[in-house]
Amino acid sequence: MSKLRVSIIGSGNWGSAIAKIVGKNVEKLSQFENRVNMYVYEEMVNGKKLSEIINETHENVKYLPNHKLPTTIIAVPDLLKAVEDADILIFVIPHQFVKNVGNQLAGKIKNTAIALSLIKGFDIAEGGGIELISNVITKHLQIPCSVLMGANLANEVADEKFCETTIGCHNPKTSLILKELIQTPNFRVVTTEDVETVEVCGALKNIVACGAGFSDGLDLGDNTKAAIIRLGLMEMIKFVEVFYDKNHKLSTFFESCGIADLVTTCYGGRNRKCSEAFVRTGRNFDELEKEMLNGQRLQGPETAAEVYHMLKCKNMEEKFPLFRAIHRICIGEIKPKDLIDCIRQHPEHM
Ligand SMILES: NC(=O)c1ccc[n+]([C@@H]2O[C@H](COP(=O)([O-])OP(=O)(O)OC[C@H]3O[C@@H](n4cnc5c(N)ncnc54)[C@H](O)[C@@H]3O)[C@@H](O)[C@H]2O)c1
Ligand SMILES: O=P(O)(O)OC[C@H](O)CO
Repeated sequence: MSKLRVSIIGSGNWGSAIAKIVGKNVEKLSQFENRVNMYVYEEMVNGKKLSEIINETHENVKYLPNHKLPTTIIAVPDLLKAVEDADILIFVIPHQFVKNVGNQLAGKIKNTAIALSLIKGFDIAEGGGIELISNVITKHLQIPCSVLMGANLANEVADEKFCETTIGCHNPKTSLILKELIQTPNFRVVTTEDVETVEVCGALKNIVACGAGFSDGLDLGDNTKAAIIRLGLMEMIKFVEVFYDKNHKLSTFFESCGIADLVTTCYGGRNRKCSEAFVRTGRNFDELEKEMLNGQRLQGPETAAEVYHMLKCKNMEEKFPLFRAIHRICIGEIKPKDLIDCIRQHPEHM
């Protein structure tokens, strides 16, 4: 049987951390080719192309400094070359860029290939509303797309600290291949067929992380932050119940993609950090993202806006007061200090 060729599309903080894992696993596992192309959105770093730096030093000095990538990982700045003959495509770019990448790849991928999305966020659907990123990938590439979401701060994963993750996949055979490719002794994979719930959790938790950051910026303490996390979880569950798979499993929210990701993101994530700074400095998210993240991207405020507009169109905003308040704070419509008044009469308390 011929070996499976893996390509990684994306080389940011998470893209590089997952490349470290995948690059090491393909060295050991005979079913995969011993070379993994990693698409790098080209940029100059200290006067040199980032892709060249990665290939010479085996380090992504901008997005994952101080970690050596295995020599099986090859940085490729040409998207189409990066995915040539790929059997497994791992998508790990910020959600803002998915449609553009999908358009470039349409018609260029083997019809037997499979995709795995590590992207946390939604896309805007034609005619308004939101669309799952996995659907966008499937629509453009005409191949099935599984998802991987979990409590996975990239720097900690790259440090090989123990954590878990969740793969959502409809096909048990594919699930096994993906698990083999991704799992390590310190990165433990649980698989489930409840795919939509896994993906929606990954997107919505970024909104809640903004709420946690606002709470930190207001010095509201641990109890309030815990209440925001809990109400966030309840709104996530309701969101899936109302808009997605009626056969979803409540137990999926207790996997790494659910409660665990909420906890880690509300304590250690970039959305939390920038949202705290938003309150303390009074500056807007665009400025804070540029200043604090060195090219990394925030998902929370944009996802909050997309979800809010969808809820408003469906006349459902009152059922999701936390999501609504977070969006309104992000765009400056209400003050951060109004957050608590917005959730005091939460449907969960009625
Ligand atoms: N960083 C984490 O800890 C983490 C963990 C789990 C999941 N995620 C998710 O992974 C996804 C990717 O995040 P990340 O942390 O790897 O990225 P990042 O925020 O670290 O980096 C931004 C990336 O976007 C690239 N980029 C900039 N402009 C682009 C364009 N026009 N087209 C394509 N790419 C462009 C940059 O080169 C860079 O690689 C996100 O959905 C994020 O939510 C991140
Ligand atoms: O840094 P954040 O807020 O984008 O969160 C990172 C990961 O999604 C945590 O699992």
